Amino acid sequence: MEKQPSVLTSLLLVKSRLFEVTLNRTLLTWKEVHLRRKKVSGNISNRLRFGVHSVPVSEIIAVRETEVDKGTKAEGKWQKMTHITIETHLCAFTVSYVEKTGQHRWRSSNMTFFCSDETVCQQWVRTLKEQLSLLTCRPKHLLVYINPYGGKQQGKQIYEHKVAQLFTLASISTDVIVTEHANHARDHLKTQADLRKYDGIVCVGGDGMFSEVVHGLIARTQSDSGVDLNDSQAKLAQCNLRIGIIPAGSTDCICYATVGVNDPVTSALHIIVGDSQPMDVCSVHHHNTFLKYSVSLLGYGFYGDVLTDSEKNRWMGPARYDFSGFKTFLSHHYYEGTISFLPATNTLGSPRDSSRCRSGCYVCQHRVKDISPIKWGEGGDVSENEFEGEWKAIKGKFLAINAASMSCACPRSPKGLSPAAHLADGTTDIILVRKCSRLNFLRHLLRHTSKDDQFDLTFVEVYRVKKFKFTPKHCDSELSDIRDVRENAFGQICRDHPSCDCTPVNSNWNCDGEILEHAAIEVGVHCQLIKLFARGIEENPPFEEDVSPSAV
Ligand SMILES: CCCCCCCCCCCCC/C=C/[C@@H](O)[C@H](COP(=O)(O)O)NC(=O)CCCCCCCCCCCCCCC
Ligand SMILES: Nc1ncnc2c1ncn2[C@@H]1O[C@H](COP(=O)(O)OP(=O)(O)O)[C@@H](O)[C@H]1O
Ligand SMILES: [Ca+2]
Repeated sequence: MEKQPSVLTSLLLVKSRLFEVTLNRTLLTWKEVHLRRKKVSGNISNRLRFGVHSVPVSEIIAVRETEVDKGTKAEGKWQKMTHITIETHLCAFTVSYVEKTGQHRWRSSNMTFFCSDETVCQQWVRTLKEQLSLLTCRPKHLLVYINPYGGKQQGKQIYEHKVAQLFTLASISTDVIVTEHANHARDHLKTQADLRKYDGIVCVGGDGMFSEVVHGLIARTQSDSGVDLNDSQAKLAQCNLRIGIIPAGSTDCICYATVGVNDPVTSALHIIVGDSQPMDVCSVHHHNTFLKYSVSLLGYGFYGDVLTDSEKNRWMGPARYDFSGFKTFLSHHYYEGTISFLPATNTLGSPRDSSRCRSGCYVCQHRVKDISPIKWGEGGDVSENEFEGEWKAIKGKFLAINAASMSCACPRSPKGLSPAAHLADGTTDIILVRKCSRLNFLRHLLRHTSKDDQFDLTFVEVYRVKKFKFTPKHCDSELSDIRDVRENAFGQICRDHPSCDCTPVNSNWNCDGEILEHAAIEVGVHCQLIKLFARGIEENPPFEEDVSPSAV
């Protein structure tokens, strides 16, 4: 690699040891220098170099001058090391930078450099600050929404104790809103927030809170651009403000799948360095009425039933999903319907690939062009569309129908529902789990937690698609008739009646952790509609290659 010309080079003390410190356009490097016993001080050719550390300028958080008490050990050490006997008044500056500590986790580290000359010290601080000011991708003003009731109800504490001081250190100003009710953040973004003031939005909470922010931001962007949300064929306007997620929820799958870990400090640092990760968004319509957007999982059957049941047990916190997961597994309901979809043809990836969507993903960068205007396949079976390709339809009895627009990796399943799905390729993976025995379904579930392929089972199919629609066997009008009969017979709806063994005919869609009110839906993927303060999962974090904190 070509060596970059240095902007600054000085001999400075770090922890009472002498270092040659160099700054070029991209890297800050400090190399330990051991002086030979009898030598001419300051002569570079007489030095032996040992440990070398480097930090990309893009991962420096802040730089500041540091007070040094007169007559410190460092001063004496400086004189001893350099054999400079003139009176020295050490001054110092501290660089805060990102340290990668393994498993995708980032921490803020400080390094203090001592100089014998005040002008040198000031020159370093000034030059580093100038370099940082050139990084225009970094946010300066953020709008922060905190859900105080998400996950283990720690959102406020997590923000105050782990994140706020990092934003202050990085000179980021914030307007913080602690939400007072569900949809507070969504509605504030939709109609009230003065978005021109901000370089990004931060949500502190889980996937549900992120979903609120996504809905508010997309709605606002479309209303500013005059796009009708109810028009399922409309091309949506891209949202320019990036969204940061400080994980404080129950599943945290969006954070986990875009950063590699659900850790508040790591996420705060990705926001500070101004990372950007585009993401696909699915729009969900019922006939020509807009219902919701989804960025992670649209799940009917198993995951819909888990969510419906878990809402009653919110007090359990994240454990509610395991409890309801167990109950739903035992209930073993299947649902009938037809899923029609438009397979993704011009894409580079497939859901059975062994490669994964990682930072700088080639598949996402060479994605199929956007799909608008969306045209829905007519009828239940196969129909032709000369521009888009051929719609396929599959009718059957399903334990689960899942559409994963990204891997949906989370701490419960580190490889996710669709391990080879991509964050920003304009497609979603439909996973069909047909009616099978409890034991087989358990085998499929267990494979989410092991290395075994969860799709390599006769009752599981997976398709990468650009759009799809689902038609339940029993439509809504039919259901209201059934409901009337049951209400008359039992005085309440059957599915809420524990002693009644009638099984519900339809499930609910779990849309990123929200229950949809319709079973019949049409879904289209909008390629790279939003952007996150993230960079995708890094393939080989430097720590795992043993060169961090950038020890070269
Ligand atoms: C037997 C072990 C099976 C482990 C299977 C784990 C698969 C987990 C895949 C999770 C995909 C998550 C997709 C993300 C969804 C979130 O948007 C959404 C909202 O999140 P939020 O509350 O943070 O706002 N989260 C969810 O809908 C939660 C889904 C979690 C489902 C967990 C299911 C656990 C199943 C346990 C079955 C136990 C069977 C035991 C039989 C003896
Ligand atoms: N102040 C509030 N009071 C009650 N609910 C809220 C509040 N703020 C946000 N919510 C809602 O709480 C739900 C769950 O939030 P989330 O942060 O995703 O936590 P979890 O991961 O535990 O589900 C979201 O649907 C969101 O709309
Ligand atoms: Ca995708």
